[in-house]
Amino acid sequence: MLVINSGSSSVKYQLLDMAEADPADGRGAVRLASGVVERIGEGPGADHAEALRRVAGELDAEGLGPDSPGLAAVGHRVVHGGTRFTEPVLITDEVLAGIEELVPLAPLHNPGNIAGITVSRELRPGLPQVAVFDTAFHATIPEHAARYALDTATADAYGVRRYGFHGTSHAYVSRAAAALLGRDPAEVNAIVLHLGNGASASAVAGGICVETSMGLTPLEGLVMGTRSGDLDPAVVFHLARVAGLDTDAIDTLLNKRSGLLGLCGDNDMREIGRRMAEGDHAARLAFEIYVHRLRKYVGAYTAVLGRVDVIAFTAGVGENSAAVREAATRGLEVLGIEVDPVRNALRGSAPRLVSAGSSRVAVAVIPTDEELEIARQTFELVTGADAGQRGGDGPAARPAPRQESP
Ligand SMILES: Nc1ncnc2c1ncn2[C@@H]1O[C@H](COP(=O)(O)OP(=O)(O)O)[C@@H](O)[C@H]1O
Ligand SMILES: CC(=O)OP(=O)(O)O
Ligand SMILES: [Mg+2]
Repeated sequence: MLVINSGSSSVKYQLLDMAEADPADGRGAVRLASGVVERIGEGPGADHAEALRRVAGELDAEGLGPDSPGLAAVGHRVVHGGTRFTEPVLITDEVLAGIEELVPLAPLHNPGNIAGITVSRELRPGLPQVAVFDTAFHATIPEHAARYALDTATADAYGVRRYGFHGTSHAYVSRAAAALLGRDPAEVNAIVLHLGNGASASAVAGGICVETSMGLTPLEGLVMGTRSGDLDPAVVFHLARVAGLDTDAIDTLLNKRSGLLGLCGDNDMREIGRRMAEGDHAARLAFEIYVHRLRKYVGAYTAVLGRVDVIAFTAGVGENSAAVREAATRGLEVLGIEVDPVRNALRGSAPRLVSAGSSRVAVAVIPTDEELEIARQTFELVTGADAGQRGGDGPAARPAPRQESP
């Protein structure tokens, strides 16, 4: 399986041998090649299509080109699937048109995903290409959490609701966190904090997602590298009426010039850490705003879940920043959350616990692997790996229909 993950600012790829992989969690897959093209959009000519051609060139150079035997399918991360795509699908012209229709809901992401698919179909025309959607894992969020308190007719006419994103990561990490505890995912309640350039939180009850912080688009929720996360919606009217900004200017401001970057001029947590060590006030304040938002979500999702077994930190910041993990859980002893400073400071690339022995809630670092999860789901679709358990029209893990609130 070749997996293409076109993020907002990077293209990651992996070539995985799934022959010996566990169909339930992908364990046993062998990574044959991987790579990343970063900082897309920052320089001239550095767009997604160019990045994809570079990836294809690297694979060809390693003898893993289009004619290499055994390459069975390409799995693509697609960020927005709307209400139409709630499970992986084989990409046809019609599916691609459906993904295009969702561009207005994910303008920073779906165009890159589409570029990846288009170039990949061009370069690997004989191969099945599969789309795996960020929104899919969140399709189980109950109606009372997915709906905004908007006029229902307007919301329904324009598809305005919470979709949620990074679902592949939330699915993989919540399952891996249960495995780290040595428990069945069906028995574990988890809060997953995916903190990359984009960042989102989810509440997962017994393996089923029940709440998440991103909404109609990947702008809502946590403070991110360049995105504001939660705001009073009236900020938008205020900027339009008083500052005279038009819709596109406000969109760019909130998505690309806000978050950590807008607060202190840097969106990379490593640089913010360096500046804080030098006593930089703007960097310190940006950090405190970032972790304050995280603490609010941990508290809120504790209330949503009732019982929390594990809080899992993942993605670039969550996996690497001990300072963020410490500060995001600071003062939460009342919720049974205690991080052990020594364990938290240890570096590593394997899933690990960072909570104190006395902590009622386990706190874990779980390296995410969106590519492995995409490969697993792609493999399942193209081989019908679990065909025996299927109802005939979808994978066994298909989410339950959205529930009405009680
Ligand atoms: N050692 C580190 N310490 C703190 N933050 C880090 C470290 N390494 C990476 N990061 C953060 O991770 C972010 C990227 O996360 P990643 O999950 O790769 O993002 P994305 O997939 O959304 O592009 C960077 O912006 C950086 O702030
Ligand atoms: C959905 C989203 O925010 O993705 P990324 O973190 O790759 O920008
Ligand atoms: Mg990411």
